[in-house]
Amino acid sequence: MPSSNPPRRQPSSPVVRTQSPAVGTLTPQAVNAPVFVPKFAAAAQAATTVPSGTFGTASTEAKVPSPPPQTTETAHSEIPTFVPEQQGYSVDQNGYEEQAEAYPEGEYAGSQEYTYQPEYDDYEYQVDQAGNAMQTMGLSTDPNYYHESGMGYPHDYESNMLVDSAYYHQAPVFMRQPLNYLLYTPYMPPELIRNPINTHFVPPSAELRQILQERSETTRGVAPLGLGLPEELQGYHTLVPLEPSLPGIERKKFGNWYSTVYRAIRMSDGIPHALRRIENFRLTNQAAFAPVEIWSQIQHPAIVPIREAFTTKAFDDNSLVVSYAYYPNARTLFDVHMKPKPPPPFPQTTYYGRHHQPQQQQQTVPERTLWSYIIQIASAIKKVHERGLAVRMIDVTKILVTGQNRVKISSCGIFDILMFGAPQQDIAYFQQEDLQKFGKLVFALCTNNMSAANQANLQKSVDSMKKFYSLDVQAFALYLCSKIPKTIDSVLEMLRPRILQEHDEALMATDRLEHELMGELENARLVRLMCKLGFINERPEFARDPRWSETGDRYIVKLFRDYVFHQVDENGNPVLDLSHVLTCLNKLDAGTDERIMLVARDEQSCLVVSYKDIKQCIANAFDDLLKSTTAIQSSRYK
Ligand SMILES: Nc1ncnc2c1ncn2[C@@H]1O[C@H](COP(=O)(O)OP(=O)(O)OP(=O)(O)O)[C@@H](O)[C@H]1O
Repeated sequence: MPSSNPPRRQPSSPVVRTQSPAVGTLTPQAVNAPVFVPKFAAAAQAATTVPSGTFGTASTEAKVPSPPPQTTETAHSEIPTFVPEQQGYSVDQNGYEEQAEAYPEGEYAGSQEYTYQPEYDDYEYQVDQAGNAMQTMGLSTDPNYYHESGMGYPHDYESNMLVDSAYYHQAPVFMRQPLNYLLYTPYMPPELIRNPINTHFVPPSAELRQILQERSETTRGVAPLGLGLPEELQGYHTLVPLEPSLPGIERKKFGNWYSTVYRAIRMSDGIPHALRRIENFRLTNQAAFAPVEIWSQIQHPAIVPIREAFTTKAFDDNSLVVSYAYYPNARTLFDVHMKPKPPPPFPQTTYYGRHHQPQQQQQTVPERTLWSYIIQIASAIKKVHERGLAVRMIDVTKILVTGQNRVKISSCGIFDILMFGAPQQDIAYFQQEDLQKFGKLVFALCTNNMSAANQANLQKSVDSMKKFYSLDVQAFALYLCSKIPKTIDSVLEMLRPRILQEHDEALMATDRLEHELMGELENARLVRLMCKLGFINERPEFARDPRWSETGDRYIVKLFRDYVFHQVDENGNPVLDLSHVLTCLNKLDAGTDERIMLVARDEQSCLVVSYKDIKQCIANAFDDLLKSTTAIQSSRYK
């Protein structure tokens, strides 16, 4: 069948510059200067172009790599290929050239014709006066591209270009390359990321994934029945206690009160929150909630943000409830580092016939981690003291470990509510107390003993600390516990040499996380594509549309869906091969020139098309749908 393709613009062949630009002619010294090339390039050159003995000689003639084969053009010129199966069509590994010859034009009479659609060539390369540089770089100067893609180029783009080229015609023009939807966007190779496996704050990739997965699972967990928890609590529902309250376990007090922490979903936003309930607390004055307002304005990475506070009788008592941000699977410093671990299941192992008794290891916080905790807590204290408040919650059971080496002070603000109206010391007193508690916390973590900083234990604690920690840690903890009047600024001064390292680690963590996030971009692309396919396939309103019938141009989408999702094996059993689906969808999203054979359900006809064609077909069908939706909806899919 004669090709109905309209005459097509040929992409201009790359311009080979054999001369340097007019400006900046080479001096004789420059000409004779040796050329230093990266190792891999030298190796490649040696293998191909550079004869032995010519290493280091500069050439004034630029070597331009030969342009890649114009596969796009070839693919398009052969698109109208309907191959009846009876003709013995077979796909060979070398492509489709022979196959096209084996079925000369005219033989396909009776088959549907797949017409070439000129709009497939959205991003052709053009040359303009200022465009040599762009064109050799393979950049598009098509203003439509920029307008349509909404990349923020002004509408008078062309006139700007003229102005630019008039004034800056010598300067290179860098423009945005049309996004070609490559299969995967190449990003930083692991060898260029310092320690891609494990950074101070971010665990290795696989572990990170696992951790996030577990957090998600925890967030969705529900409490066992029969706990007698209220179904609804002042706008929160689905309460789950975060600590076991088993009979026989002694309950600890929060100040003078018993308290329990629950996870609950906030109705208004569906977000899980951590609710700390103070049991049997009768609050009489609404003004007691005033500190919550101030605390809710404090934003710091080492402080659990407070949301709101209220009282309730839903637990059959008078309870005060304070709502905080929830961190799934967070554990207290005590639980992570100090809680006695159960003995290993097989304490005795046999090596080569000898019994081996594993040594009981002292659970100590590594010094690097300890400094990290210290710096984060000190920074949080600084933030709070600056606001004229005191933390009052510096305790191993109230500081949460929310991620690798990340801590957050929880339960802030509660004491301000509980103590409202009671005769109290001034805030400077409590700020001094914060620093002393901070010192006690360091002692407790270093010695695994909650009362290590008590006067009676202090000398013993210092001795035990010496075994595992540097003198700096010891001096720091002793300074905090001393009676010398101090401020958080003087404490930070002691930490100054270590803060830089912490800062660098934090930036490294951001780089790592960005790197991890980059990998997830691909998922978003595929989900979007699947949504598009879902929107357009099997729509009742298309049922009578001739374009979706076997003679219509949209038929291709139907067949492609079958090709991706409805494959069967030789016995007719469904093939549920996820990698096949992902490969196909990635190629579709990339719009590659690779061609596939789509077979009709009755196996009476088949169609050879490239992913690029299918992509365009889907885009057109989706655009048709969009036209009939509201403008707001449409903008979401642009
Ligand atoms: N904001 C929060 N997000 C996630 N979990 C939290 C949050 N606040 C507390 N938790 C968890 O709730 C549990 C109970 O907290 P609580 O402060 O009562 O600790 P605790 O170890 O039981 O202390 P205490 O011994 O004083 O009762 C802890 O396991 C803690 O990890």
